[in-house]
Amino acid sequence: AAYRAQCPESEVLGVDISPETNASALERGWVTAAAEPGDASFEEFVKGGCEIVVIATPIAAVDEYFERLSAWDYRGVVTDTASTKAHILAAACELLPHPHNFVPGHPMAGSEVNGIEGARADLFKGAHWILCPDENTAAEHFQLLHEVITSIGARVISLPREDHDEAVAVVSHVPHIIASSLVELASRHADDQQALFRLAAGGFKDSTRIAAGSPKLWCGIAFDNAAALSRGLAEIRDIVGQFAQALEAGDREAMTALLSHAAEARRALPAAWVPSTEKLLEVRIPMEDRKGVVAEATTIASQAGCNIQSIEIDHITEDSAVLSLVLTDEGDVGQLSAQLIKAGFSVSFSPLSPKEHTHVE
Ligand SMILES: NC(=O)C1=CN([C@@H]2O[C@H](COP(=O)(O)OP(=O)(O)OC[C@H]3O[C@@H](n4cnc5c(N)ncnc54)[C@H](O)[C@@H]3O)[C@@H](O)[C@H]2O)C=CC1
Ligand SMILES: O=C(O)C(=O)Cc1ccc(O)cc1
Repeated sequence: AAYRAQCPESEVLGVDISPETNASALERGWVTAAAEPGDASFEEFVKGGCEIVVIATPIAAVDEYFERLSAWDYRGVVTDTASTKAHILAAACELLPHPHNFVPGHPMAGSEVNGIEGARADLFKGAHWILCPDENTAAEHFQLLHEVITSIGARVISLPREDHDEAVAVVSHVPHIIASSLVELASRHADDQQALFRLAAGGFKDSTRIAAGSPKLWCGIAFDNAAALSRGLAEIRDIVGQFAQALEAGDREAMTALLSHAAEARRALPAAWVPSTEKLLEVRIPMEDRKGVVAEATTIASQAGCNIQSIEIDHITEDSAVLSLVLTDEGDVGQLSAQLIKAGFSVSFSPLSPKEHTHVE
């Protein structure tokens, strides 16, 4: 939906096991054609110059699609939206004939509403979208995905694939279990549920919206990320224990310190990720004699909090190229520069005005 809204000329084939979902997507103009997995039109589309395959099914269905792509010797870019990466990475290595063409992805946006009814063309505006390139990821593949993701209003964050599951356990999977626990607590205390829940203020609603999500999906996510989720739950038990301890000990200072620490961290979260000026900065990084420049450089930029607006690859000669990253004015450019130099890159920075950066075909 988001991509078709931005690129109405694009051709998108939607593949779903549900004929109702396919019909609905077609009717809304969110796909230009639709197929069920066994339909011949799926194979024809993939073999007929399809540039990107996005696997956005429940994780249990992923292997089946890797097997199909393998049987069809698909050589384009493959990405996914799965909430966990351990299984999908193993499956990609085992099942795809060209596993380096798989660039794991994960939009950090979604809805508690299941199925196509939860889809919205503006869902990804202002959201972060994780990509996990590695040293085998072709710069051109990353560039293409970056272009598509930024075109729908999301911001790409590069994250080493081995760090993904631990990171999302902390910011997504533990919070989901806690949201469900909050609702469970309230439910247990409600003789007449409606009466108690009517008392719930905005705070309760803000922190529990995600608990309405699909139990099937979230049970899958929990078990796919069992080790990191268990560690996160042990840690949160400890944190809740500290609050309880402060209360039992009558220690107002400890309670205030715990609350202050969280309040400061929460207030520091920007409401929206908007650059404060229109100034752009171009970073040019030579790519010779080195694999994985795009993964390394974009990961360093993400760690420094920098936002890459666009990526270009300038082919200087047949075997030398320069990676050009255009950054908005966010993040710590000093840290970015220091880290790139520490990693052995010879980088050059130059300011750009937005006008200069207007893309010319
Ligand atoms: N719900 C959310 O907010 C987010 C979900 N994700 C991830 O995205 C993926 C999809 O999740 P949702 O869109 O929420 O699920 P969903 O349940 O809303 O949609 C999944 C769709 O896949 C279809 N489907 C199921 N099995 C299939 C198969 N074998 N072949 C083709 N289609 C099949 C279903 O009919 C349905 O239309 C999951 O891996 C999930 O972890 C990622 C970020 C956010
Ligand atoms: O609904 C929301 O706000 C979410 O946070 C949705 C979500 C669900 C699963 C993910 O892996 C990522 C995001």
